[in-house]
Amino acid sequence: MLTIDRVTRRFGAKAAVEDVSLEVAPGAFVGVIGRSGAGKSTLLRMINRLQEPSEGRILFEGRNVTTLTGADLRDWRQSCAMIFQQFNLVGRLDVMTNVLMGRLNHVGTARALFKLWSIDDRAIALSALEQFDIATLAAQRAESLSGGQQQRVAIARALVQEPKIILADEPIASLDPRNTRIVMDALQRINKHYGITIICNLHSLDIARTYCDRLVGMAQGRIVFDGAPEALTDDAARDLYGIEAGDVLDGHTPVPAPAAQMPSPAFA
Ligand SMILES: Nc1ncnc2c1ncn2[C@@H]1O[C@H](COP(=O)(O)OP(=O)(O)OP(=O)(O)O)[C@@H](O)[C@H]1O
Repeated sequence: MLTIDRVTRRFGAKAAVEDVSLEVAPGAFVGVIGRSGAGKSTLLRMINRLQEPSEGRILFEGRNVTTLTGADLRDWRQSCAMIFQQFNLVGRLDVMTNVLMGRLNHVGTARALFKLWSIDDRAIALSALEQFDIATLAAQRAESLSGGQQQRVAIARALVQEPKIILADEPIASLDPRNTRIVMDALQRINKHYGITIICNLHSLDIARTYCDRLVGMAQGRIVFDGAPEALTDDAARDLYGIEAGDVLDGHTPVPAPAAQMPSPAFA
């Protein structure tokens, strides 16, 4: 269980996140929604300590992760992998090496520096790439891939970390509708297949409703909705998105149903 306990983050006088409390059960797929500036990224970044809370605590399985330092903090960051809007791959390195970076904590920096990846690590990385249909790209430079392919590499890298939680910060914001679906399907598959908890910031309400089993709505740093997607009425969504409601509610393109197939059990 991940517990966010009365967490506030201020930047100067302004609270980006204010007195937020949240419990996330193992295996949940939570969509954090809300208009731009609502505090979604700050909330996610505090969970893996890319931002420090000004007040409050974050606990995972009863352990306070807000006070971790050194090796303990590295271990925590390994257990909660982060996926970013801009993929954060090393563009000039090949896809395989980018995915192997997710094994860093398992193999140690010295071995990684000299590219002394074990056969097992390589097999795990290749299996992750296979799951997302990009194994044939393993030898290509990451920067030569399309946005959707790069995000799948980033998801593969997150998966080989063997995390308990994946924090995805607007993972589809720079993708076209087809790649949006491919990337969300990939996240859904690892959630269902491995039981990895996913907390995903999403601007698109349609996508959030389609893929998440729980929605957390934020406005001005506070949680203003927390429930099943079906419980979020269009009126409540209008309140949540304010002047951006037209973008997410009117004239939207319906999202196709997620792909149902499960991945091959190659990665264990
Ligand atoms: N490092 C920072 N320094 C100063 N203000 C910040 C910083 N990071 C975030 N903020 C402010 O905190 C508020 C919440 O930002 P945050 O990025 O968390 O919102 P968001 O809901 O993720 O928005 P978006 O969808 O546009 O990324 C905004 O007003 C933002 O300007």
